[in-house]
Amino acid sequence: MIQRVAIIGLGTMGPGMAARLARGGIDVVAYDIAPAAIERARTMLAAADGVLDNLGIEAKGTGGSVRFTSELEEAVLGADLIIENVPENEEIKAGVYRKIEGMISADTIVASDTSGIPITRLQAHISNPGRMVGMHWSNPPHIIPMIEVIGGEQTAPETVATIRDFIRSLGLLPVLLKKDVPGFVENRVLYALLREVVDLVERGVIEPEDIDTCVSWGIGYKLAVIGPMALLDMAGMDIYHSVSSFLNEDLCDRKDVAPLVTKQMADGKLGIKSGEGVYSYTPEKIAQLQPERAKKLVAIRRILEGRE
Ligand SMILES: NC(=O)C1=CN([C@@H]2O[C@H](COP(=O)(O)OP(=O)(O)OC[C@H]3O[C@@H](n4cnc5c(N)ncnc54)[C@H](O)[C@@H]3O)[C@@H](O)[C@H]2O)C=CC1
Ligand SMILES: Cc1ncc(C(=O)O)c(C(=O)O)c1O
Repeated sequence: MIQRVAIIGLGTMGPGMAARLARGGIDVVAYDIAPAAIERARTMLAAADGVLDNLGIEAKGTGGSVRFTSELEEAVLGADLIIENVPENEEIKAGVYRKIEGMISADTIVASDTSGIPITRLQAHISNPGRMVGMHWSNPPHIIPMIEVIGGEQTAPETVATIRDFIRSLGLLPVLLKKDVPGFVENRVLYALLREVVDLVERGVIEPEDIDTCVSWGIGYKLAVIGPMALLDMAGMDIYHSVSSFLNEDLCDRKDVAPLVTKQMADGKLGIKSGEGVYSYTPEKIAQLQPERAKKLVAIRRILEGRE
């Protein structure tokens, strides 16, 4: 049984995960290498807790807890599950696995929240690779209920089953992958869409604001209710066959990163985190945007779950 979880890395994803796990009755110990990240995480945890209240997710049993620490060993000691949540860089992740190796027992499950580095590659950096599994949350992790579960070539089937059951026990939705493909499934689908929208903007077909309206109020809104495979049935296989027979060859299939994105990176325009990306963000706008988005996601989720 998983009762104690260590989260390593408290950037964008860690605090929301900690809040959701604690709400599920789990005792979380949260660690980051950067003291500033730990301080920021305290505020983010409080905000995520408020959102969970709005979602109506009650604490399970006597409720769990979140404790912060700046000592890695204190975080992982006695943990039943470790969730590695450090930047998307194989070397940084491998460094964490090497460090914790001597601090944990051979059967402690080590999960990675990687966005898409194959688990088969990551588990090459850990002894007893059978205990390593992909546990890919979606951002914001305290609101999005779906979590992908990915076994690598050497992951023991019991490890995958334990994580799937653990996710279910929290009232969340595990989605099991049958193969360990780069990007897993959620990001393969998302990145196919992002490649196309960036290309359309780059080719001058449409303005960013207009493509956001088109996708959010067209396919985005619809897909929240009707999944893509069910949508094929709704549209009709004959329609899909006709359209894809002339459209597929015209869709963007570039293998490199689009110049628009490379230039934004070179100019330091990273999005909300740097104040400018596709759009511009003042601190006031950011302070308004985040709770506003959380409120809308909560309202939509409650409706989709049939609770409103
Ligand atoms: N940002 C997103 O939308 C999503 C990200 N992910 C994945 O989750 C992981 C974390 O992503 P973010 O939270 O966005 O990253 P982030 O860059 O916001 O945060 C990473 C945190 O890890 C800390 N860190 C760096 N090296 C460390 C080490 N050796 N030990 C402990 N802490 C260390 C940093 O100080 C930072 O606070 C990545 O693998 C990412 O691909 C998964 C789902 C969504
Ligand atoms: C742009 C982007 N990239 C990766 C992820 C992820 O799931 O890892 C997300 C996300 O929203 O979760 C994302 O938006």
